[in-house]
Amino acid sequence: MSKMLSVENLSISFRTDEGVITPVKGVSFTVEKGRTLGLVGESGSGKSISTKALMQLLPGTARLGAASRMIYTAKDGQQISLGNLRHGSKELRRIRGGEIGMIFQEPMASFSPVYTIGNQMMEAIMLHRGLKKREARQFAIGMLNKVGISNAAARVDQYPHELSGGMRQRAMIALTLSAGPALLIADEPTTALDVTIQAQVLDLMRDLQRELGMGMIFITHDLGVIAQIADDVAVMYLGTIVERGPAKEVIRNPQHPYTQGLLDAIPSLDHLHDRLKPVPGDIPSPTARPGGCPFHTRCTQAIAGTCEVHEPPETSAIPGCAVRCWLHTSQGRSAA
Ligand SMILES: Nc1ncnc2c1ncn2[C@@H]1O[C@H](COP(=O)(O)OP(=O)(O)OP(=O)(O)O)[C@@H](O)[C@H]1O
Repeated sequence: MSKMLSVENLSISFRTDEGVITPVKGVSFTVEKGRTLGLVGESGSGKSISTKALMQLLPGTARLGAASRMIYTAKDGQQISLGNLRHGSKELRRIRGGEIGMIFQEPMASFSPVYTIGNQMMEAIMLHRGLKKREARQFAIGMLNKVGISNAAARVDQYPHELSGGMRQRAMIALTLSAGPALLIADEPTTALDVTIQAQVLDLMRDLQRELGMGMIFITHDLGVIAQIADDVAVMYLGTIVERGPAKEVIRNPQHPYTQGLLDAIPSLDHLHDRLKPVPGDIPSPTARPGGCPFHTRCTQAIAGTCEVHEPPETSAIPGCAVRCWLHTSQGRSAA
């Protein structure tokens, strides 16, 4: 396996009226070529801003910590430090779309309402694939076909608002893939869709990712979705990765009480009518980040005198997996 993205020690702070907050603190993860990393956690855990940082899409009030490193290996093998790219530079424009594509929950965030779908796709195709207008149009139609849009030759001349929600999401996937990215970031792309369409779009994304050999970061709050689409998973809580490893292993044998809570929140097929058991309590605000382990305020297994005082180190008991929890250290076990 070859590493296409390596994020090390990423911290993100914002200047706000209440002072400086740091909603992402020391996050590290890698994405392998041809594999999908699922980034999972409740709303506010810092999933979106961690990936927006890669594309320099954070607002001007944001600052990256001095030790943050985001190294991307481009298609030609060149290693690019994403944090050093200048705003408005030619290189950043090339990276956005042509190397790293992004799909959002709301397709209208990517589409302009005033141009046809075809025009927008053709622009990306001409810029990133160097095709002429006529070829670009054919390519766009082929891409719409690929994502399962029927009658693509007519749809290509429609405006985004003329498509249904599920169709628009497929068209956005086609638009993003038109630029030929090697790495795709999908930020809750199916959350706004109804359940049947959600499953179809997930299947489509998994098939396209495999067929095109792309790396993918898939952001979701739902571990059930991770089980369907991800090879690897990183579980985020209040700006920190609390557990990571191969998705199958983490789901089969979760080590962190937060991951266990997220898994308990998924209704099993045999018990679809049971009440969901969400992780009790609310995620604290980054302005009031608890000391020690950030999860200790909601953890039913917290060790008094340890978890609220000291931040746990990352340890690994299962090959390829890592967890940040005092329960998995000899020090924590003897204090329990
Ligand atoms: N522009 C901003 N200014 C100040 N703080 C911000 C800004 N954007 C995000 N944050 C802070 O970062 C936290 C994490 O935001 P982020 O959007 O990454 O969460 P998330 O895990 O993706 O949640 P969701 O699933 O709701 O998108 C927010 O709760 C907020 O405190």
